Amino acid sequence: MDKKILVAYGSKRGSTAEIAERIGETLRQKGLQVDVLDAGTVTDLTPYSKIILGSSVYIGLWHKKVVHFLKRNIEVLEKLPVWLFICGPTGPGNPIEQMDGWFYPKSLRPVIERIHPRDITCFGGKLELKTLNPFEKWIINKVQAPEGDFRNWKDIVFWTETIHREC
Ligand SMILES: Cc1cc2nc3c(=O)[nH]c(=O)nc-3n(C[C@H](O)[C@H](O)[C@H](O)COP(=O)(O)O)c2cc1C
Repeated sequence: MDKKILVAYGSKRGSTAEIAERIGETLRQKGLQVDVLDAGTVTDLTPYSKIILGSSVYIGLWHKKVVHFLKRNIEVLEKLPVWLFICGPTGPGNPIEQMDGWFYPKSLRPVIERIHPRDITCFGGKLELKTLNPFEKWIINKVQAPEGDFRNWKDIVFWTETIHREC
């Protein structure tokens, strides 16, 4: 029997986790065995043959659970097919264009180059001012990021289907 696919995520307020769940559900509907887990809870990668890893972005940084996951598993990850996604920009339009080609902070470059992901993409994020602390509200006010849910589920399913075609 084929090994499972792992969809692991780092999410502060749940919107990246919901994307991970949707990716997992899409792959399960196609008959694949998938675990969707918080990156901080994954201790053993031996059950998995493919890894999809997603991070929220706050102030230009990836979620620390994802960064730790990448660093502690690098030797396994460089031998497996890995797909990466980030969830962040809010506002209308193409999130990849909004990020102007930015996918990860410079500090992660050596790790990501070693892992050599099959693909890395960016999905729009979700911002609810009432859930933010005063410092976060101040930042959001300063950068004038629009409030709302800018996750495009069609794009998320489409990206997942491109992964499925490689499975
Ligand atoms: C204080 C703050 C800083 C943020 N900084 C960024 C950023 O640098 N780049 C970005 O694309 N999105 C940024 N975002 C948007 C979040 O990435 C977005 O809300 C995302 O959906 C959060 O994911 P989560 O719900 O999984 O935590 C920021 C949001 C907040 C509240």
